[in-house]
Amino acid sequence: MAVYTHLGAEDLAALIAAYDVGELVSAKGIAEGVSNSNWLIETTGAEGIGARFILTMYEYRIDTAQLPFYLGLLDHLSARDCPVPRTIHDRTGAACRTIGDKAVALIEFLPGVSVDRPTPAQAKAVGAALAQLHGAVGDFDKSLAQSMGLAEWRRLLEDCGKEGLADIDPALPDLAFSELGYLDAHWPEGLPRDVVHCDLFPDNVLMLGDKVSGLIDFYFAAEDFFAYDLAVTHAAWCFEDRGKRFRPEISDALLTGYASGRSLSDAERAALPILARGACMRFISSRAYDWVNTPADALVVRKDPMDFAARLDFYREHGTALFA
Ligand SMILES: Nc1ncnc2c1ncn2[C@@H]1O[C@H](COP(=O)(O)OP(=O)(O)O)[C@@H](O)[C@H]1O
Ligand SMILES: N[C@@H](CCOP(=O)(O)O)C(=O)O
Repeated sequence: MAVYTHLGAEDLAALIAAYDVGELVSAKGIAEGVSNSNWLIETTGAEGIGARFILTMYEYRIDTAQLPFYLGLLDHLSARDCPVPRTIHDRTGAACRTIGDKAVALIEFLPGVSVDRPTPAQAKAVGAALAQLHGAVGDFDKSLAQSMGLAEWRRLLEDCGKEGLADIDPALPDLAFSELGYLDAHWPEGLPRDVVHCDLFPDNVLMLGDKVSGLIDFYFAAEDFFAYDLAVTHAAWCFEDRGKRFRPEISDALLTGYASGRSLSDAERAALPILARGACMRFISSRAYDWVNTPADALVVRKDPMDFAARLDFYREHGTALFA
């Protein structure tokens, strides 16, 4: 569920009137998503801009001071033919507005659905789309430091406390802190980097058949290694049964798709095993933090950190051979 705020018809009509998109016809809350409230907006339409839009209200976790970065990144990538929705600007040229004390943005609607169990052809297309993104960010004129790196993973886990982690799973405290120690000591340096997505899970990719029609939810985008972004995508796409079963055919297809658009250097390839372990820790730490800090009866469904502990086990055992 992700409509945290009620918006009245008058608020919506007044908002839409600030844009050159026609008149408001309908607004439906979108159930998917976690961080923001989203509505599918229909209007009478306008030349060159269509009649369907996503209205996002930024609720929490997103630093609205960074909206020019996130929304500018959408515009930059879509102008370079990446399957990324552009931001609709209002009549004054502004990319976002406010309703009450909350920031909102109107985003181009892209068709497609998120797949639950990707096929190799779909994974290959996602790998190629990721490489396309990596090739298109070079001349983006804004940057944002990575705030979800190793230091933040440690902070989130320490905030949970060993007892909080043990309540999730008795093995979690030792596993998490020993892995953090390993990553601190071995994290690579000097790999090619730029602004990358950092959260390209299946629910953030819209597909029409085997074709990627939309890459969405750039709100964790930040400057980091290209190979780390590939590792996040690998960890998110190549497993089933809650991380317990690796899907080699999806891994092969994802890596082949990526290689069709961007070649990995030897150093990047050698770093993939540790970057994949880091990707697992990134989602173990944020999910554990949310698990400990979200009431069990909250509207948002908590995501299980142990799904990524299972993936971490896999990468520890097979990562070196897998990416060789
Ligand atoms: N540009 C878009 N085009 C079509 N659907 C979208 C678009 N942006 C978001 N959505 C829909 O809204 C849902 C939630 O959006 P998302 O940005 O992932 O929210 P959250 O950040 O809260 O996870 C997506 O799963 C998708 O169904
Ligand atoms: N993909 C992350 C959660 C981030 O939420 P999102 O809905 O904004 O993608 C996870 O699975 O833990």
